[in-house]
Amino acid sequence: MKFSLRLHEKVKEIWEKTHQHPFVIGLGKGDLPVESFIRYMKQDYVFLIDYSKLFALGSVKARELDTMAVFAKLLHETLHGEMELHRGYATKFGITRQQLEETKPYPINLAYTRYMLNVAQNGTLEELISALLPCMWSYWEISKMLANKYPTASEHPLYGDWIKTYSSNEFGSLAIWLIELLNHLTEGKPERELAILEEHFLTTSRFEYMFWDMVYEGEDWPV
Ligand SMILES: Cc1ncc(CN)c(N)n1
Repeated sequence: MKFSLRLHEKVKEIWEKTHQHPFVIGLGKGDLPVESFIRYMKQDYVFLIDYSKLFALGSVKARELDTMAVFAKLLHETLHGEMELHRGYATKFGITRQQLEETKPYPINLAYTRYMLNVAQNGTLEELISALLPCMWSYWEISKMLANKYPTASEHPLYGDWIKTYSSNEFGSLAIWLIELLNHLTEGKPERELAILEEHFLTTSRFEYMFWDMVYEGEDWPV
């Protein structure tokens, strides 16, 4: 069995629960309160600043030039494509770029990025990919699910761009590239190494769910 199938099987229930999360459903139905979306967009912007560094570290750890180049592309796409989506939303809401960048991460946001950066800095390339893969893969699945379940969701004046960006073939092809790279790198690896990768994938899938909850509930620092 391909390793990515094993990973998907492991987190199936968490991802299904994520698909039912009221924030996610609100994006699809178009009735998510705007304040929740603004909170998400600001938290996600600072998340993406740290997240993009994972791709830079992927380039450093890559063993092939072609792999280095795709990590560089992922870094570029995150900084100039995905984050531009957020900057566009911020402009609509009258939030300046400086205000966006100065957003203080909520505890779960901070814990999530610190976990991934720690793995990326101290672990192998396979560990780095396993830790960041739920971000790309789950967003692609969520947005495709929403586009199928709510056929007019992509046309929503506010949330349509979010759904179109993450369900696009361009975004999907980068997720597939990462999945295939991990499948290739894990061929023939011993079980004790695969178990570590599976644990990273499980942990960041849990963080993904908690991130939706965090922005829905507004879980800021308690003191
Ligand atoms: C929290 C989170 N996870 C994943 C993604 C998709 N790159 C994102 N923008 N934000």
